[in-house]
Amino acid sequence: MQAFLILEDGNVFAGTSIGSTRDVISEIVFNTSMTGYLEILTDPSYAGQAVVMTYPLIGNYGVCYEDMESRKPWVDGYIVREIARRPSNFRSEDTIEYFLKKNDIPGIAGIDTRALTKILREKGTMNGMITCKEDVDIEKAVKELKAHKVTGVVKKVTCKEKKSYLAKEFVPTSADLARSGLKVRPYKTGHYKVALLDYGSKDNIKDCLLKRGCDVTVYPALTKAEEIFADNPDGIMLSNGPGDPKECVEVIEEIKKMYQRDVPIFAICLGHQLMALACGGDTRKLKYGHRGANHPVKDLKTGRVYISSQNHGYVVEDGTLKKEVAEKYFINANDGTIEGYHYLGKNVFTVQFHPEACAGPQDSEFLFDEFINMMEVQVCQK
Ligand SMILES: NC(=O)CC[C@H](N)C(=O)O
Repeated sequence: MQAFLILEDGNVFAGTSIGSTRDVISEIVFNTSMTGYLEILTDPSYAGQAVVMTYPLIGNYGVCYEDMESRKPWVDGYIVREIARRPSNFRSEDTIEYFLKKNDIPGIAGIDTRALTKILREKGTMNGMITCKEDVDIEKAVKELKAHKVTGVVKKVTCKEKKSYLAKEFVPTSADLARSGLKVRPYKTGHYKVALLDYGSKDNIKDCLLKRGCDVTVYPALTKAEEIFADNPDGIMLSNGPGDPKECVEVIEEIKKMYQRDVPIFAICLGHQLMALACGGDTRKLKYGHRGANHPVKDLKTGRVYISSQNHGYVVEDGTLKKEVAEKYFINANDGTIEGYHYLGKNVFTVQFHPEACAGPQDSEFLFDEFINMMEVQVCQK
């Protein structure tokens, strides 16, 4: 069946429908990862967005369910050049096309994703509609697209109840073993208790802590700081998540209270942006975001560059956090934007990129060890 992608600027791409045939309006973003399509589809940070994959062939190693980064796919839509009809991989359980259909996600294949990405790079991220209808009134659709706004996505993706996971019960999947193998740290199991705030957390954040011997309790995004402190955690993790950070007003208020206490905090992506907002900083939207698995980030203390996995449309605006509050930890080596902060006089550090990878390189997974060292020092000082 034919499908169309109509962009806010009036451009129309014709292709073939994959997945659900229902209409969808969404923000259109592109991801340059060459692999890891299932991790991308199931990353809750994509809620409210339809993803264009720039790599031309998607689905060639099938769907390996243990690679999912959350319980279901969250993208609004999926846009590819070519979808592999017959995957080849001993771990594969389904095709991507079947996975999209089963989860009611509309998609479009067979379009020139290079031309589409060029438009998004030149004009910036914009809204689009995926539809199978041939008789759509383009002018009317463009008006609707211009008015569309992504809202309320953190509330949509966060867990409904708190849930605890014990390090001693952690069973690595074959993917975990392939990823980390012998690198799993020999920490005493259950040594530290970490509170993980789920703003749309990828599973590998929890797993990176569990496999390092931390017990992890995952809390819904709107949990009050007092409730978390009542459980007496040794450290707090603020997760990644979808949408505009400035929309998370109630969450920011709770983070302010967490920051006041002496508990070590490590924050990733949305968590990093929310911590900056809680401490008086500001965020802004990037023209077309950073989404891919090879973004270079530079550690400003050592000068060392790590290749990181990224997925964000917003950044903390340089110079908005006071010098006495936070010091830049990482910057993006491509465009110089902020990629991390150390908060001065606090056991708090945050990163804009994804040290948990999945998909992408594990260069920066050591940051979880840095967080554990912080908890170790804090516990020894008590
Ligand atoms: N992966 C994330 O946490 C993304 C953070 C935020 N929603 C952004 O797009 O910038």
